[in-house]
Amino acid sequence: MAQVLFPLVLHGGFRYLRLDLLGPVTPPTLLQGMVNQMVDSMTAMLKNWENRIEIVGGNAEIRVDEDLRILSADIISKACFGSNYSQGEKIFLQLRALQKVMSKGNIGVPGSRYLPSKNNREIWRLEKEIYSMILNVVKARSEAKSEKDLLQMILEAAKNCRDNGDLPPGITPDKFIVDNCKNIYFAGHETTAVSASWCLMLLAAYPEWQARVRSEVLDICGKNLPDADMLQSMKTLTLVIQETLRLYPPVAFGVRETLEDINLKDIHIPKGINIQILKPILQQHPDMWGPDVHQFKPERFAHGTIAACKISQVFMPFGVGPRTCAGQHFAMIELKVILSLILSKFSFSLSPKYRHSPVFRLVIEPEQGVILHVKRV
Ligand code: HEM
Repeated sequence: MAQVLFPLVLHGGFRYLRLDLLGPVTPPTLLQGMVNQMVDSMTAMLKNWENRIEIVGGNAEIRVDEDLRILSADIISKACFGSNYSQGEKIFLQLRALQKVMSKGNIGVPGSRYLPSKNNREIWRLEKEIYSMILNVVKARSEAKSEKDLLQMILEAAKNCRDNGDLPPGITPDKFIVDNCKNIYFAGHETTAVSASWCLMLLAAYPEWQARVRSEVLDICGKNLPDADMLQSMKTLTLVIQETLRLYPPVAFGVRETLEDINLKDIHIPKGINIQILKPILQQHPDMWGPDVHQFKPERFAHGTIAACKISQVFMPFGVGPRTCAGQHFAMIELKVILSLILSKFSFSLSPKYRHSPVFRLVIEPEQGVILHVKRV
């Protein structure tokens, strides 16, 4: 499999330059600032759950996936736009509308996206509006003191690329900025929300793991809110997230285009073909993971991915190669903040109304939601 993956590169010309969002070299103050913002975003949802539990005096029935989607949009808007967050939220609302119109679109019919159909006209209108909304925030930003948020990182990258002549032909710094903002929203919103939903579903189904992770969180945080160092030490929680991403990889396909003719065993693949790598098959293949492949066993990751499966590249929730997910550190931190805060305050089980219904849309999501019975610990 390693030989198969490496000659291929990412298809998708719109992602011309890479910008890592929170990584091992992120300054600790920026990282801590983001963690504080994420914790802050959680307040409204946690309060709402507490109120609902109080009203029923015990177990509240909560459809958690909907709340997590709202939460994740809030987190990504704040992280991206900082104090321009309220304009950011409006931009993301328009991006969501754009995503909806685009998903109705003309997939597979060459050239049809240029026809002035009703759908295309709506797409063009939204794109124009989003473009100028983002640039208005950027303009306001350049007149104010610079902040450390993702937008600032994008602005600095755009400036460096322009100064070093690294922007591809025809790409202006403005377009670079707008496209990166769009990328962050599309790539980082549903993916994290749906991962948190599947994690909660699995922890509800496996109460012994729920108890283990809760006890880890309480040992590490005590009565304090989680900070960046504490999140780093939550090893059991990391195993649970990895196992969830193995069983329910939000991004189901890895797509690569062949740059030259290649032979995969006896299959000849000409240059310029898109290859879709189906992650649920690779991540649940008994030859790779063993006969317990379909079971939820976070301990399989206890000694790292290399020990968990025969060829470690088959575990690819965040992709593989030079264009892996630029937000994977951000996503792991966000998931840990969300799950550690929920676990420290609530215990939960699956509601009898829960219907297991994974469905492939843009991400692998629970079609009929994740409905839990939630009570205070
Ligand atoms: C659990 C959550 C997430 C999952 C499973 C996920 C998964 C992925 C995958 C599979 C790719 C394509 C990689 C490839 O083709 O090899 C990707 C790309 C990307 N992701 Fe994520 N992602 C997540 C969260 C996020 C977040 C929170 C952000 C932003 C804050 C983000 C930003 C990006 C960007 C910018 C790219 C494009 C990278 C490039 O082309 O160089 N992702 N993600």
